[in-house]
Amino acid sequence: MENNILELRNVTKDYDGKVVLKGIDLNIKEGEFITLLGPSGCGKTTTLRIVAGFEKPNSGQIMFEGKDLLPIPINKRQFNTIFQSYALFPHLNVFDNIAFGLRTKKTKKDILQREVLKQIRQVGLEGFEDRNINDLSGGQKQRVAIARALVMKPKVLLLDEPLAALDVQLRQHMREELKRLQREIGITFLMVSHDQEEALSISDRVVVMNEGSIQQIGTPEDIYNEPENLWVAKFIGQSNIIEDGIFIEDNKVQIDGKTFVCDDTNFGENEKSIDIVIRPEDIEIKKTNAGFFNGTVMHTTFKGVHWELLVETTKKRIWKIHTTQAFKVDDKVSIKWNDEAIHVMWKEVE
Ligand SMILES: Nc1ncnc2c1ncn2[C@@H]1O[C@H](COP(=O)(O)OP(=O)(O)OP(=O)(O)O)[C@@H](O)[C@H]1O
Repeated sequence: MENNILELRNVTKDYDGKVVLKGIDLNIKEGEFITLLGPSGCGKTTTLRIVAGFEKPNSGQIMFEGKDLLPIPINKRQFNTIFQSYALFPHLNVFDNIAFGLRTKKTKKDILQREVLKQIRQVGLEGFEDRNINDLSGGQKQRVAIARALVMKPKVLLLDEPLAALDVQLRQHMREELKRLQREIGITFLMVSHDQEEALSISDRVVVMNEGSIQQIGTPEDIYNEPENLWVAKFIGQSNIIEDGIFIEDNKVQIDGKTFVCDDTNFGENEKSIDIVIRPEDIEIKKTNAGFFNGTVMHTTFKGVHWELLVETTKKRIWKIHTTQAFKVDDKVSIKWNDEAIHVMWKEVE
């Protein structure tokens, strides 16, 4: 995964004067599974469609294997796209759907037969060759769509919310399948998703987008553990955001009059223009007086694997905490965290 297969440089797009991409810079490595993640309307599908060739950017450059991609027509780009709706041909059976692209390329019959059957095996659809598309489950249709794209041996597979039409359980299963397939065949996957759990569990790197701009690019762990700004911290997972903390000096912050050690540096001295983020699962609950702040449990919600508590401490600060221990409303507790649980970031300028 060394070479960049795709490079987007300052790509912009507007529709009728409305700016939807504000200058996207993104390098995608060969063999990487990368996901564009963001809320509805942030421009992720537009980015994918520009790479695919369905849309033209207003300005910017895209390089594919070091060469200018934009003059190359869609059918000459070595990409295939899987759409949310799969866009399968309802009048063709499974085999003929998968064979369609090879037939249009006038592939020899024996090669076509071999390649289609290989893909059918790869996605686990043996025995379904003659099945009508309308007689398949959602997950099976999804597999046909993947096989139909992979049989063309694309260098990059573009996936637009490929799992969104599936129910929750099947989606989780297909997520693992997709990841396995990508590892096995080793081609570059560029996916669009608005589902953070999906993006974080499947991708090598995640590109977090908001309002036409990239907010952060990183591994799922980076994005989750080291959000670069408050927007990312709020969008990914859940957070306690301390807006009135002070960055005293390198590795020292103050919250509600107490000083805490942290990993962060380079935010100046006695700086108040910062926010401190602490994730709910990074807070431990201790007996009264055994933690940093004493408090009272105000609210509990059972979330299946953990409990979510709201604990009020001194100065009426409310903390959201995830714990596997059960507590009752009005329980007296104390809260604590490790140094690395503290994440400092600059306040966003309006
Ligand atoms: N063909 C078009 N004409 C005009 N506006 C468009 C067109 N396509 C997209 N847009 C607008 O561009 C913005 C970005 O759309 P885009 O589909 O890229 O967002 P998205 O992040 O993929 O959202 P979603 O998850 O809802 O698909 C939206 O405000 C959308 O309304």
